[in-house]
Amino acid sequence: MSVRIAGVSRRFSGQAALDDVSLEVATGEFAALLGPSGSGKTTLLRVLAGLDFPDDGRIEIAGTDMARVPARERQVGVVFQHYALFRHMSVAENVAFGLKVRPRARRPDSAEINRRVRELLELVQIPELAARFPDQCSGGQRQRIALARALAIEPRLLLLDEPFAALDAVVRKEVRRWVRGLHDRLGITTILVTHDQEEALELADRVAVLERGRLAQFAAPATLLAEPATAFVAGFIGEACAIPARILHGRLDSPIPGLSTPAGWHDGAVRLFLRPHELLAEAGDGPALVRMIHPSLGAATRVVLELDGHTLEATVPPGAAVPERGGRAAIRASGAIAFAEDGMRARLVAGNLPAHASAP
Ligand SMILES: Nc1ncnc2c1ncn2[C@@H]1O[C@H](COP(=O)(O)OP(=O)(O)OP(=O)(O)O)[C@@H](O)[C@H]1O
Repeated sequence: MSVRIAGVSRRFSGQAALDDVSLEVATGEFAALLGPSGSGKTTLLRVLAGLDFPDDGRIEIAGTDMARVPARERQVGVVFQHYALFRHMSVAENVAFGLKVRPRARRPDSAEINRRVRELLELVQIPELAARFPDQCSGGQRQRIALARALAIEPRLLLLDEPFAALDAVVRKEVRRWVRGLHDRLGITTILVTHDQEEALELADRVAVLERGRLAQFAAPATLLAEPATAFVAGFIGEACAIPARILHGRLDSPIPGLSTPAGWHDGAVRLFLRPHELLAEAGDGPALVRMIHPSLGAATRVVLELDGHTLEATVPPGAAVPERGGRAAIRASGAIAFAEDGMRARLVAGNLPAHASAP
């Protein structure tokens, strides 16, 4: 079932939590809403669920305007960060809840509800927990119970609000992969809210990046990484470090050597965004001070550098001399994304070849 968000704004005390947000999620798609704290992710999810209403704009689910459709009639399953399970109800009763509170005409009989609960607990692989209470279950198990409960109403749309946040790192990875697998099997359109970019990039078909209530970009993970639409996205996604530079007399003047000049750019300030693998460091008499060395199992070592007051993450390529902590390092860039003040963007490559420039 498709979701269309068209020009949606939501203000609290005159402040925009959502500012003219438009995006469409296709039937069966797994989308993520990603952004820093306060960027409007939860507000957008609540508006979709019918727990809040936009001041402007329109929400359509499966082509129907939701303006007058209350939450319980939207057929939307929601899982929140803290599961919101009923502590005084058994696991089976929790899962049955959404079916039991249906209006009489649409409520299945109790044998059918029991059958569905068993089926759902099988689906989320915890049939043995039916008689337990939530307090007797682990975090990962409670997460599965919350999902089973959300799925019980046969949602056409599944909304997940930081559902993995309360789990420890190892369980979180396992449960989120399992959720993606479940999505692929059931094919339910899913929207996940997260502030964890690794989670969003790993799980979602497309990621909507929100910045202070505005949609910065909605694209596939690979596109966000390769072609960030704005300097905010470039800095937010993919561990990039930002460093100021300029175009002077038609040439790139950068504290980090090795980069091409973007073709056709006017003189003026630019910002360079470099990912750790694009900044290469080596022990030597260079401009950077080595602040930290990450222990590494692979061939390349990661180091944290300080350059002109900026903190940068760099890679020591295999075979190069690893600098010492507190020592100096020589640096060069093998690639970067540049943004000019007028929004022009270019991917810079190593060397002095002119790079392809593009409008934002
Ligand atoms: N009920 C409310 N009353 C007043 N302000 C609100 C309300 N709900 C949200 N806000 C404000 O709207 C903005 C967006 O909040 P929202 O919870 O959507 O952000 P978020 O991206 O989900 O953040 P987080 O990652 O911290 O949960 C914030 O500035 C928040 O303070």
